[in-house]
Amino acid sequence: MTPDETFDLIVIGSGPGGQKAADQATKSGLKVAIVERERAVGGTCVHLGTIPSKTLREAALTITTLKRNADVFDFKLKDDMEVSTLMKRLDSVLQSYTSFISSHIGSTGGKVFLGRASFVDSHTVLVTSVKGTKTVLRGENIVIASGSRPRTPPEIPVDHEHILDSDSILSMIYLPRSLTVIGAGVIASEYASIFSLLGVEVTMIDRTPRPLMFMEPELTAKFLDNFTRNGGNYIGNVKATSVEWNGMQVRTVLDNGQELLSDKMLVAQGRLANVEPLNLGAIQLAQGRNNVISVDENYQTSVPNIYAVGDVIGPPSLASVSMEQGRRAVHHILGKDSHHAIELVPIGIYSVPELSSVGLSEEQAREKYGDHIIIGRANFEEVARGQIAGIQDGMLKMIADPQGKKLLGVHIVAEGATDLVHVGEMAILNGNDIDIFLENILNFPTLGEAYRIAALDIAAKRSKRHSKRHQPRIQKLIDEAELN
Ligand SMILES: Cc1cc2nc3c(=O)[nH]c(=O)nc-3n(C[C@H](O)[C@H](O)[C@H](O)COP(=O)(O)OP(=O)(O)OC[C@H]3O[C@@H](n4cnc5c(N)ncnc54)[C@H](O)[C@@H]3O)c2cc1C
Ligand SMILES: NC(=O)c1ccc[n+]([C@@H]2O[C@H](COP(=O)([O-])OP(=O)(O)OC[C@H]3O[C@@H](n4cnc5c(N)ncnc54)[C@H](O)[C@@H]3O)[C@@H](O)[C@H]2O)c1
Repeated sequence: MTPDETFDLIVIGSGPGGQKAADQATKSGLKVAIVERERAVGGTCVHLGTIPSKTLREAALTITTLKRNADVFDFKLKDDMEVSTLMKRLDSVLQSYTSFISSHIGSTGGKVFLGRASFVDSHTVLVTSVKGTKTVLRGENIVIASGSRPRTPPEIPVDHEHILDSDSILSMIYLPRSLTVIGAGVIASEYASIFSLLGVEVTMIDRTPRPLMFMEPELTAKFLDNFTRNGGNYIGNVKATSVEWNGMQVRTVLDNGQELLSDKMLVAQGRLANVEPLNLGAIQLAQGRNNVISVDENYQTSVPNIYAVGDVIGPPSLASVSMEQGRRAVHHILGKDSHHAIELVPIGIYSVPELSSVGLSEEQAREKYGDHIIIGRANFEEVARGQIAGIQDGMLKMIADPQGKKLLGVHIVAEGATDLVHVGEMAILNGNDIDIFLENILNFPTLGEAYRIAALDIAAKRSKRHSKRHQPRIQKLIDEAELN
């Protein structure tokens, strides 16, 4: 096939992975084409995932603050609340985000082709627009960043009207009175807690005993307490045996015989890589479990001039990680060293309250360092800023090695956790001792003070364990904390 245009790099998909790959390449002087099958650039992150869900979350939190201060504001939520009213800010957020991305791509010299990409051979991509127009592009190198979509289990008849997935949940016109959420992973827990905060009667079910199984149990226990306090209900260790819209409600039968009736259902049982339309058979690209594209540490596929990044290569399936993978793939194409492997990936879950983790979990730390690791905790009731902000049940858990020195992991549950975790991330990356939080000044009042309190807890435990007094300044802090 004769190409219509030739590029140094073709990027398939304009989500976080594709954008950053294109950005890095144009900055380095490459001629870049970006192919996107939707009407606008941005990907799942902007249109169906991160940005919309966080916008609804922000609205839910604002409403909660107003409700809590109802005597001041004389506030009551409307009975037939339209979801679009709650999402009012979304249009403007999306518009400014999308136009920023488009103008950025344009200003850096990238050329956007709207249409579906499929491989003809390892250097040739056919782009088919919605109207059927075909354009043939040739690329020296190609980055696949085609993302993922919700997995629809065959036994659940997702109709996007009553039984919805994360792509369609925000197209509901009215807030339902009740919602069954199938799955208790990241998407499920975020939406379940947001909707229950908005007054929807939410039941979340999963085959696992607790939600968010990969997070610290202490964090998820606090998440569950909060969810239940807001009226949510969690049923663990179950599977749905049948789901149907009975004309009035969604009827779910569980394998323990329980029957659930709700106005709507959200199905969030994982995601699948977007690979089918790419015609990968034409280039014999190696694929792994669940069809994800297999790559090496440089994001290079089994075909040397083709790279893949983001959700299409499988977990952790995060916007944050996809962006970094996009940059690194292009670095490799350019023959630049990426300096070091991605060592640490923070996890931020925007449920209510937020959960965030970085580094080793308690279980992983015990496996690696034995049972004598030292754990420090700070409850946000002890933190002045936590009290001021009315943060209930917040906690920061810090894990140190058996000497009580090396910081191994930080786990936080509280509003603001997803930002706060970065302090711990930097300390771990720099190989800092936990004493760094004791020997330096932190702003007051801030939630960051929780680091100091947890570090103090570790310092006190290690001084007991080693029956040894610390250097005077730290010992004074420990003694003062114990007196309190
Ligand atoms: C509800 C929800 C909330 C989330 N919240 C967060 C969060 O808070 N933080 C976080 O880090 N991550 C979050 N994520 C995950 C995050 O959205 C993804 O990890 C990220 O979008 C993946 O980026 P990507 O570039 O790999 O793919 P995507 O963003 O999925 O973009 C892929 C793009 O490729 C296009 N495409 C696919 N096939 C073709 C083709 N053949 N031709 C042309 N174009 C094609 C698609 O239309 C799409 O625009 C969330 C996801 C969801 C669903
Ligand atoms: N804040 C964030 O970073 C964020 C937010 C949303 C999504 N994401 C990304 O999107 C990806 C997908 O999220 P997700 O929530 O769809 O997937 P997930 O893998 O996090 O959760 C899927 C859940 O479904 C459950 N499940 C699967 N089959 C089941 C069955 N038959 N019966 C009952 N339960 C069943 C699993 O036990 C699991 O708890 C995640 O990997 C995540 O990285 C990230």
